Amino acid sequence: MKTIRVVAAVIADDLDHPTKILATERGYGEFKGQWEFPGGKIEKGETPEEAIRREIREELEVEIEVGPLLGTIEYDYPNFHLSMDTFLAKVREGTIVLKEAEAAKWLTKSSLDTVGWLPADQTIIKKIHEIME
Ligand SMILES: Nc1nc2c([nH]c(=O)n2[C@H]2C[C@H](O)[C@@H](COP(=O)(O)OP(=O)(O)OP(=O)(O)O)O2)c(=O)[nH]1
Repeated sequence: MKTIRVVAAVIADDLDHPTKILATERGYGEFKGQWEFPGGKIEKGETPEEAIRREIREELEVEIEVGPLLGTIEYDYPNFHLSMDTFLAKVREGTIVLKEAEAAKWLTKSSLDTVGWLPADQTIIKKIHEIME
């Protein structure tokens, strides 16, 4: 099975004391209507950090400060294996504009489970729950 290398950002209000994080709703394709962390595929020659900065610039029109790696999700979809580096991040410059997402929500620790996450993301939600205040 082919492996797709993806990066995603868990954009929080604060890197040391996160109380809310940003979730976005897919506006197109086979996962339309499901919720995820903004990001996308790593391109040739890019480091994961470079890829996540570029993806967030493209999708949300902001510059981010990239924080710690929360984990690398490994998940088997029917047609491919997903390997996704998930970074905690914070907006450093700019105002969020949804260039691709259908919608976005800031979720708190207690509302983390109120959106329909993509199947692969379930595994990291528990970890995010642990680090949120
Ligand atoms: N961005 C993102 N992708 C995720 C998450 N969870 C998850 O299973 N995925 C999957 C869905 C897609 O198959 C893949 C990401 O690919 P993508 O289509 O967003 O990548 P891209 O922006 O480079 O898009 P494209 O140019 O190929 O359309 O990872 C997540 O939380 N965020």
